[in-house]
Amino acid sequence: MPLEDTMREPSDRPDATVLIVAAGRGQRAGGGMPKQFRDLNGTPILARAVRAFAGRVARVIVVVHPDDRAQAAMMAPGATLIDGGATRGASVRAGLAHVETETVLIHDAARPCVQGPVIDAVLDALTRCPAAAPALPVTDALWRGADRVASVQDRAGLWRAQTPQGFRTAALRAAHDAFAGDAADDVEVALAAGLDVEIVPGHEDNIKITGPEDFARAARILETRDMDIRLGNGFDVHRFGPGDHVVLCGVTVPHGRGLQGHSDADVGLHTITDAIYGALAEGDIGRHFPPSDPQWKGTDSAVFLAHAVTLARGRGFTIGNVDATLICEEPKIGPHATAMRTRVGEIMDLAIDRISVKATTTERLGFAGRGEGIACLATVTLVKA
Ligand SMILES: Nc1ccn([C@@H]2O[C@H](COP(=O)(O)OP(=O)(O)OP(=O)(O)O)[C@@H](O)[C@H]2O)c(=O)n1
Ligand SMILES: C[C@](O)(CO)[C@H](O)COP(=O)(O)O
Repeated sequence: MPLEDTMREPSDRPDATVLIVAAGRGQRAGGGMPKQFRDLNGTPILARAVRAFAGRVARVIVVVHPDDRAQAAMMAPGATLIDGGATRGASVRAGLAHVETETVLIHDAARPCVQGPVIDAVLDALTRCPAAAPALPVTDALWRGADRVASVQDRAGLWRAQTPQGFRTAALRAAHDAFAGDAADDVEVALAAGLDVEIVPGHEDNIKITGPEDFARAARILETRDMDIRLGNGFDVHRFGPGDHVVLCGVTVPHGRGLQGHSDADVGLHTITDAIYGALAEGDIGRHFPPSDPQWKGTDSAVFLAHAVTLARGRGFTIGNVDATLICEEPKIGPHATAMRTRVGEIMDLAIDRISVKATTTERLGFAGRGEGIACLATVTLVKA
């Protein structure tokens, strides 16, 4: 192989189209609808297969049964839909007629757990070979027989084939034109035409959903992959002014001075609210409740926190925990900390053992140390499983 071929960057890859074959009936899987339209941990199988190629190919073509066009269009927005045929091979040929790029990947919609490294390995191999496909070596012993073992089969050199299988488009088209009969996959068609097919590493997670038991296997594979854990931090300061109390973390604390602000100036709740917005990449409290808007004057800051919590839960997150640190010399927070955790828990509908409210002084240094105001720091975790 010429050295320059081994040094090609991803940007050297020729434009590729992925042809996702989704016109099967899924008879072995059962379940009352073609398997590619069933839900897997909240996302349809076809949608997962399509998304795996985002950013890696120039165009997506989905080959569907004519009865399934409407469902497929919802699950594959932006893809070109083509009517398939009675066999997988016929569906591939129908799709191939619409491919305009130099290379094409053929992928089973029924393989929703495929990931970038397998796709990239196929695309990279196509820069040096007319065809490439992912596979895993057979590691179990192999036998022949029915209900009794008749003989053993040497496993050396045997592979378990996966998709996406990649080809130079013109070569695959010619191979299909010349092929008579029904092939299990496109590598079989390519081999019959004498094409050189490179084997690249497949992945154990890249299973094909074939029988009913495969849905649970795929769900387990995706469970940890889909987990979304977010951290958000918040920081806020309010200065002291005239008054006889402060409101901190939803609790009124008698004090010789009050905190100034457009709302009730609850620096604790503002900070926790900002931490949630931060974890959601939703800006800060001022974006959702502008201080210039008179309707928020004097508002109980519980309104702001409840808004952030609703936003987070609406996006499917649960709140893992809250850790807030109030920074001031006075008032003393310790005697009120439990009441503050209880109130924050009420507003957030969260167990008190997930809420920490603590305090520190700054050893009389800085604005907090001089008693000019109160600051707060907070961290929250959001979890979507
Ligand atoms: N006429 C067909 C048959 C199959 N496929 C697609 O080829 C892939 C692999 O095929 P398979 O797992 O055999 O799917 P089905 O044909 O749907 O399954 P069954 O044989 O159990 O009916 C699937 O994504 C399937 O939708 C296709 O596009 N057109
Ligand atoms: C193409 C394929 O996914 C390679 O493993 C497979 O051959 C297609 O499915 P089938 O179950 O063999 O019909």
